[in-house]
Amino acid sequence: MTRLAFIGGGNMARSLIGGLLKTGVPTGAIRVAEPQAGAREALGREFGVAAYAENPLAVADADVVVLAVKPQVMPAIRDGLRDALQRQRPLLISIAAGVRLDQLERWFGALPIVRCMPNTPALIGAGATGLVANARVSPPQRAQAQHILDAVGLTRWIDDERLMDTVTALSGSGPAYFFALVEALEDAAVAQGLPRETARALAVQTCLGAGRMLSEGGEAPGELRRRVTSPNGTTQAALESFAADGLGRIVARAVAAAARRGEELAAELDKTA
Ligand SMILES: NC(=O)C1=CN([C@@H]2O[C@H](COP(=O)(O)OP(=O)(O)OC[C@H]3O[C@@H](n4cnc5c(N)ncnc54)[C@H](O)[C@@H]3O)[C@@H](O)[C@H]2O)C=CC1
Ligand SMILES: O=C(O)[C@@H]1CCC=N1
Repeated sequence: MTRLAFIGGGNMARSLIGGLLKTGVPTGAIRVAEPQAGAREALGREFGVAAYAENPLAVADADVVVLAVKPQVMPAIRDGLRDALQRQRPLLISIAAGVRLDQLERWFGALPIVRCMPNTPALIGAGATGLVANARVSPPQRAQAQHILDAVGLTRWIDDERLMDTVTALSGSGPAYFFALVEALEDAAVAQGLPRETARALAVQTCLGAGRMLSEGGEAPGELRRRVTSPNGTTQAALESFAADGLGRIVARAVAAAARRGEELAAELDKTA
């Protein structure tokens, strides 16, 4: 049994823990370090996992340690964790946006480290994760990291670490883009007079249906789009409006802003290191 420790028991740790438990990982295999008493209590109540106030207590005996704190919290945890990690020498997995492998090595010492970027749909087993490993990660540890993230969705190894900020901007933040689009669709339909409950139900089911066609049908997004778009019909009118407003440019700028923010997060941490 692989023993897992999570440092930080917030949104993402909960998504990963929930997904892992659904795949049959026993509750006894997971420990979480979380400073907030209310959050610790909720972790025990909802997932049945052991939660500790002190980070080193969660790390004792762990084969894999997942750093699931905000990037800005890294400076606060590194001194307290370094010795415990060096004693235990687990596989270290970081999910923090922006934080680079060389920074993690500098803070926590020479360890096998996988930097990855999952997303919140991991909670329902529909996550998407990009991973990159440092040179100390052995082939079995690489498989171990992939196994953990495979348990909560799709995984892809990324060869060039610089592209992890792109992965973050695409699939890490991506669920929020689709949620925002559903919110906007719902509001637009309500503005035209549809009851909100009906608007939300139709928008959500449309998102689900489109997502399932994309993932299950094997057809390219462009082909699926063309099949909805009758010549001179309603969809064409909407897509022409999107194009006139520069949808492609709007999305490209947003993804660039997210990737840039990832780089900035790392640079801000370099200043505090
Ligand atoms: N939310 C998302 O969709 C995604 C987030 N991430 C990354 O995951 C990481 C965590 O993000 P969230 O779960 O959204 O944040 P969160 O704020 O929900 O969770 C972080 C947890 O860390 C705890 N914490 C604070 N100080 C601590 C300390 N000194 N020691 C141990 N735990 C401490 C907090 O109490 C909190 O429960 C971030 O680095 C983020 O970049 C990655 C992929 C997706
Ligand atoms: O917004 C963030 O910084 C994190 C990383 C990806 C999703 N949430």
